[in-house]
Amino acid sequence: MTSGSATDPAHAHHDPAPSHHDPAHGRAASPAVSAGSAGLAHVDTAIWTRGLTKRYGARRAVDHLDLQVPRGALSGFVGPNGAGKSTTLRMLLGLIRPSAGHGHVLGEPITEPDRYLHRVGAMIEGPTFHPGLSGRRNLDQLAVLRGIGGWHRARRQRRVEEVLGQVGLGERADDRFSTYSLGMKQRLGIAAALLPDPCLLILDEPTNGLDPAGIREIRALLGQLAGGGMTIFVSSHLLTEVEQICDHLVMINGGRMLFQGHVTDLLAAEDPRILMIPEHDGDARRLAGLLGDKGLRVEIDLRTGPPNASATRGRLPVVTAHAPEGLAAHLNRLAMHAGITLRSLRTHRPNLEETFLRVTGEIDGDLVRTAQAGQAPDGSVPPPAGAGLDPAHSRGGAT
Ligand SMILES: Nc1ncnc2c1ncn2[C@@H]1O[C@H](COP(=O)(O)OP(=O)(O)OP(=O)(O)O)[C@@H](O)[C@H]1O
Repeated sequence: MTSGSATDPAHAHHDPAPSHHDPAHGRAASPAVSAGSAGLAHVDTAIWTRGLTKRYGARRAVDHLDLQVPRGALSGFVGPNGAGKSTTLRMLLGLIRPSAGHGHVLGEPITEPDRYLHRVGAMIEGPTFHPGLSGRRNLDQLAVLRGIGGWHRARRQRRVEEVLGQVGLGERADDRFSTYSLGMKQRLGIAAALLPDPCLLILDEPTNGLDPAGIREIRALLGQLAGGGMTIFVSSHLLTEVEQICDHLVMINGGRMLFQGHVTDLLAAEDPRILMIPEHDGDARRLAGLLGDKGLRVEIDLRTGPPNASATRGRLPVVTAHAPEGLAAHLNRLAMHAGITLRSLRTHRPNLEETFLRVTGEIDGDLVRTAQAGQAPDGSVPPPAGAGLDPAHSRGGAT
């Protein structure tokens, strides 16, 4: 996949690096990107890069990345371990120099980070604070170091109180940092990043190592900050989190762009499916043939059944038709007319995690193969057999 912005004519002449469509550049681009923010110029974006590349020896940690994160977005930056997320964030923050390519942050070139860093808050590694000092004292010292409030002590202290309130640490602000939970430590790290009242917040895996309650806290905090108009670019490997809080997504693998755009665009492009389990195992092939004859792409997989399943060795053949939800009743009718009774029929649209796995090529596109009976690929429990059927036709269909 590639970004729609790769063809931005306004900036094409600046690009010193080959596009990642360039056949000479190696691997073919992954299939189909929908980029909801395609064609944004760097003035409309908080983060904009062209051909951004970082090489370590022969290895390309980041490989011709064309980023465009719209202003005001809560954007999730996702990719497997080693995908190049941290390296990208470090280049955006002027911590390391790109090997090739160029970019802008808040409209300023990344070659001159001094021009934008005072408007950027960042938490790149786990926050480091003095363990023996309180949260408030730690923040105050950081504020002094960063010149927050200038020479005005009261102004600086006011800002410290504001950020403590924003991250919900006001009541524990006088406790020593060493007594904080991991979630509180992360929130203090975000408070530190907020000190300069940034318009762009860059966070590298802020939920790393947190328990579900801590993750929820960070999620709520980011939602609240984004609601205030700040652009947030947050890397994460927790896709369910990203799906829940981010409106925009940048997906990379092997340093290369797989997708960027709106989460809803990515999910809408996913192939909806109808999953059917015939009452008699022997009917699975016949059902698949029947649906295949109607022009549908169909697969049969074996799914481990519940302990009391009557199916052979506890394995149930699942017939998956790549078809929209609206066809469910029709497929049920087709099965019924062929004398095939369905023990279950349900629709499924891949979630972000499945989409991510498919796009990154870690599986071949059908997570249903690995799902356990009683649990959908997204972890949800499927509806009881027969649920979702057209009542008018349910008698002879699924039971
Ligand atoms: N200083 C370095 N020297 C050599 N290789 C590096 C250096 N920094 C990163 N890399 C390599 O670059 C690639 C991308 O690493 P990076 O840390 O950016 O990935 P990531 O997506 O942030 O992964 P993770 O989620 O595991 O932190 C990896 O193969 C990594 O080993």
